[in-house]
Amino acid sequence: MGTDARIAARAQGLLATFNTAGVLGVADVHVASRLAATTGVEIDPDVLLATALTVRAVRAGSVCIDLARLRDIPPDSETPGGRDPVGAETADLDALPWPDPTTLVEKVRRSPLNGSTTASPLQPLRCATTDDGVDLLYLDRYFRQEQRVRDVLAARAQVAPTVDLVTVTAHLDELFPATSGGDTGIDRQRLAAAVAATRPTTVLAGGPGTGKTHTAARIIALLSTLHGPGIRIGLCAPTGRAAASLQEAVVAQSADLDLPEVTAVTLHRLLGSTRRGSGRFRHDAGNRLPHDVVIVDEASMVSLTMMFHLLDALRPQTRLILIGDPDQLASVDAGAVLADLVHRRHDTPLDGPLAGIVDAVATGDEPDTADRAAIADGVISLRRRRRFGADIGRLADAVRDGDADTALDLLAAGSASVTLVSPDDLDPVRSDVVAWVSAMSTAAIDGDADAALAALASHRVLCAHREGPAGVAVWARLVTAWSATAGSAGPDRLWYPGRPVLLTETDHRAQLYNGDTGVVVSEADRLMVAFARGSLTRLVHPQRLRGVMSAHAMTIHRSQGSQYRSVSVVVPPAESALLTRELLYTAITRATDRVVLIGTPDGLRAGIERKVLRASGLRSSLTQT
Ligand SMILES: Nc1ncnc2c1ncn2[C@@H]1O[C@H](COP(=O)(O)OP(=O)(O)OP(=O)(O)O)[C@@H](O)[C@H]1O
Repeated sequence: MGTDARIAARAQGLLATFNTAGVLGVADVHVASRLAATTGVEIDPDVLLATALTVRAVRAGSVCIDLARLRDIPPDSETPGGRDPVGAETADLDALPWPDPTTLVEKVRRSPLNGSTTASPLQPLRCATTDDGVDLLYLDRYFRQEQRVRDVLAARAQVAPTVDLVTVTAHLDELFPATSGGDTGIDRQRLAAAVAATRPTTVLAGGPGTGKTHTAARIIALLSTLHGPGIRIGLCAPTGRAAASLQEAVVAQSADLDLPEVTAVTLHRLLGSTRRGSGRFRHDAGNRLPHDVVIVDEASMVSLTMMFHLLDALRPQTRLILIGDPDQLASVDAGAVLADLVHRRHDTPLDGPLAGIVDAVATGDEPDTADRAAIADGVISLRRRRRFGADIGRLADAVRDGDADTALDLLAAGSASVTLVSPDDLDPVRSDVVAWVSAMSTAAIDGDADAALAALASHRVLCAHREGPAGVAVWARLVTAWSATAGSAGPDRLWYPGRPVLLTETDHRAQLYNGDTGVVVSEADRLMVAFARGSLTRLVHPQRLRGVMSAHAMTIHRSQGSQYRSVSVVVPPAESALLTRELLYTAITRATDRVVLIGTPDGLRAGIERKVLRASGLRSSLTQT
């Protein structure tokens, strides 16, 4: 056997043991060893292991580690974010020599690596304790970023915009007429706009189809009216594709609402990224963004580092509005700031004009005390789903709440819109998928691009992994083989009418984005690729596309931000660390009409009960220790 690239050649002691067991990757071992070497003194092996686990945790999406929960850090061999398990080589984790948490906390605090008291580049770790007694260990860089995010948000909260209650209420009445909010309860969309008018920072949370974009457009209208002509609005999203759909959604509403002209860009562009990957931006604390309002859509995908850069570049008087679904899969990079802001402890009293607006719409039990406190902190959650059927909504809620019993009962109840299919009996999935491919194919051969795009949007096969038996590669082959047997145009050529494609690179100039999907159609005597752009159809020659793959199956990560009529979701094996509540919730909420989950009750239960670990200190206050 050759050298295994996953084994660090020079690792010794605990690092070697945890690396061989698949818990630590080579990079974790190297970074920890290098940091230890810079001190010039011997580092306790347990502290060295905790350092490597902190590096590992950051790569898995956490900002820090909880020293009492080292075992919950996903092993390197199963990294969330797309890499696939090497499975067999992951040893029995319980058999490993994990350090005792209490002694470890003491050792880490006293270690020469801990810079909590005298920070220096030679002390790259920071220990901190939350006010409820959880001991956290950070790499200095992430500690500083988190601290800055906390400080900027706290400072912003001190300076509320001045608004006149009567004026705001009059505009709210116009933008949110009495019938708009929902059949029951208070109009949370109206409250969201009231929060945006009266708080320096607003977090607008809600699942798919709860009206976040509808509300965002009205917030733009309200703030534009309050500010008057010349308002500078920065509209952005973490990815090019999300920015493009935000732009389309806002343009679609602009005629009704008389919105000012705005162009949505990526967050990187808004900040003025200097060179790709350099991590530097033209706008920062020394050269702040000029906007009066900055709106970030799909903010659940914004990492701690990007949120740090954004907050650093904001003028104190700029209103910030973060919009997203905190229950979906978070950013690939470390941090889940949106979820932290939604779920952190809220203890600000509700007062000023916002209290007046809330009181005016309050009913007997809404908003409750916790909700009022969240609203006072600028956090408002939309709850009424306007897009999908009741059973999909119930299943999504059960998964989000970690209630596996209810989810499994719903799936067993014979609903037409939510079903669990055994991997050993794929007939129902096969007929859905064949119908989907055949509809794309027929329309594409006829040269009917609109119909081909409608067919494309009618279904998706979603997987957690790219490789492996439950992965995209295997399922894409299965889908094409089923379709070929059923007589749909076969994939004997790369480009053929009816081929669904997924872009894997962004081309800003051509306005084509990583994650866009389209379908190949016949057009006169040539083939073109059709993409939906809002209500319009765009045709692009295949040669103009960079980075294309077939979309017969795609990852759940890539499907974020899109919705389809029905989805077939390949649930990964129970032991896959990618199988989490957030993954299942994201997959289920992609469908408006029907969800077919392919898996076993046990696998599903394992996923629903496993929450992504995204350790951070943002949800409470911290003391360095
Ligand atoms: N108050 C309302 N009255 C009437 N229609 C509404 C209202 N709010 C939202 N809608 C409609 O409900 C649908 C979903 O709204 P919207 O697209 O704003 O949701 P979203 O939360 O942004 O969804 P996603 O996260 O999927 O982008 C849209 O068709 C929108 O026009």
